[in-house]
Amino acid sequence: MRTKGVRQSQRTELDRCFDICPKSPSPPRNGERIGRDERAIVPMPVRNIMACLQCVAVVTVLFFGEEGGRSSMLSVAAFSTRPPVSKPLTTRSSSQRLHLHWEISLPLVVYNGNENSMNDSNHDNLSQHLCRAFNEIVESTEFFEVASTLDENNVDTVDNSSKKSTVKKIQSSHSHDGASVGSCRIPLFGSQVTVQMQLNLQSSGVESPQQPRSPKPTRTVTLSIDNCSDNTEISWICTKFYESRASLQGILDLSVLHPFVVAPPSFSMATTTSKLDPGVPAASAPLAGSTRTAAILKSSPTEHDIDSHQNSIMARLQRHGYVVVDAPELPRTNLVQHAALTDFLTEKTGQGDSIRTDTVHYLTRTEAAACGLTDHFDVLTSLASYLNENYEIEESPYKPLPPATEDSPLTNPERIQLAEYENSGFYTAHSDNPIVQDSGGSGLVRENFRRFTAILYMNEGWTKGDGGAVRLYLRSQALQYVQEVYSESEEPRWHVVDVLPSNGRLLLFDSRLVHSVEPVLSEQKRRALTLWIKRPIEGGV
Ligand SMILES: O=C(O)CCC(=O)C(=O)O
Ligand SMILES: [Fe+2]
Repeated sequence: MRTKGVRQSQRTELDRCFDICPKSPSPPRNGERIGRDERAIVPMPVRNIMACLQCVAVVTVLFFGEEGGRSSMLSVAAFSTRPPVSKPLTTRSSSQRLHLHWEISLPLVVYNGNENSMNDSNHDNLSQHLCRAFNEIVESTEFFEVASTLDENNVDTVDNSSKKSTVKKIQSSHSHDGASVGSCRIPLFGSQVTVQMQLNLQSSGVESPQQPRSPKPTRTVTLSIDNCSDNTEISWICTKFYESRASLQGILDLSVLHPFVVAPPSFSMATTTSKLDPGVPAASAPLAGSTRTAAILKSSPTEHDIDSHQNSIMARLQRHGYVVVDAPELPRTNLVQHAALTDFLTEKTGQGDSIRTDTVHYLTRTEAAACGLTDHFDVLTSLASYLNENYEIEESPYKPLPPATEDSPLTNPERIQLAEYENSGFYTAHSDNPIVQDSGGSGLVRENFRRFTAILYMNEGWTKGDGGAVRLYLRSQALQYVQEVYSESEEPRWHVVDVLPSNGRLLLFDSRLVHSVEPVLSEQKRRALTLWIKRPIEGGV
């Protein structure tokens, strides 16, 4: 059976960027070190978000086996403006993963015209300030996770995804006289992705009769990101730091991160709102993508970025089994809409308060429209057609399921679930499409036809302290007894990611993935709209 809309050997925009390039003909600017193996990086066109890597940041691309054990450095990849000068890297098996090292120097805010005049005790102060600010950023950014204790120059990362704990040492390029002031992990992009901030003391070069050594060493701060697999992940992390720059105010100037920050999408709503999908009936999910949803998922300022953004969203969904989309164009819910919904929330689910405590209602499009939520409904129901066209089957650690085939494209049910959790509310770990005994008792089957779960959250100003995160247990698709995720063992077996139910956030995940709603700590009610995208055509929710 041929898979519909599935491009078998598409070469991604990212692949095109990472063409192997031999040593640059011209030396690196200002004699700066570029990459760990000192080979050069050729800049991309300015329109590319990573264009200014050549100025301040360094990138090294390493290829590791998925296990990380056979870590052989095969090449340094280049962002190239020129036609590839040697064979491009077009194929990457799923057992290979790009491990990017990226670092940038962050300028210290200068006082009295000369930050060097600070004495040694100020240096300790600075280190403490940086430490505190870094922790504040990690604490306030839900996707950042405190790394295990650091020694001065190494970051220990513990991989929870397997029983065996692995410790990876990341050698800092300033290890001789730098001290880490903070480190965190970004489980969103994989258990090995780390960010480190380091305060370095550097003497001002070699002493010579013409240039006597300055009595005071220069302080520099570097931010380094390790083990990302593409430049959009790096940009995303930079964006999160940039958004938290208030924590570093007066200490570091984060404006140097600005060129790497993911710009808000700039497509024109005028050209897209008029083409809104009129809702997708279950029996006829169109194979042509919805213009609006496609625009949201692809949104980015330039053609190049549209491609890589799209790839990264679909690639993340494939690679991790889930993706979070925080596009400003996604509809948020206001108080008037919330008030209109309240009347609908009368039903319990019948699953019992020990499993879930939410109140639900399954909204039709007409009901959604009556509450001013047509946009919400249409964004969710447009996803099926986008996935039909853009989700690609790729080898993955768990058995892949085609999302759509010619015979059975992804479809939508007629209704979407509105769910409300009050303070203390929760939903224990479950799969939306669990493995069950088939009716004849002769084997194991999936309970239903849910393929992807799409959730649009509706909660303004929600923070970590409000609880109620949806907890995703990564790579749990094949788990038969979902409660096993709670079983205690010395090493946590599952790598988990918590996603906050923030207003306007879209979460899309493989319905087989085990997940839970963690207890709500807020007095504010936690609401969400959930759609189960199905394969094949199926009635009901
Ligand atoms: O609201 C959420 O974040 C998840 C809800 C859920 O898992 C469900 O209703 O099946
Ligand atoms: Fe669920």
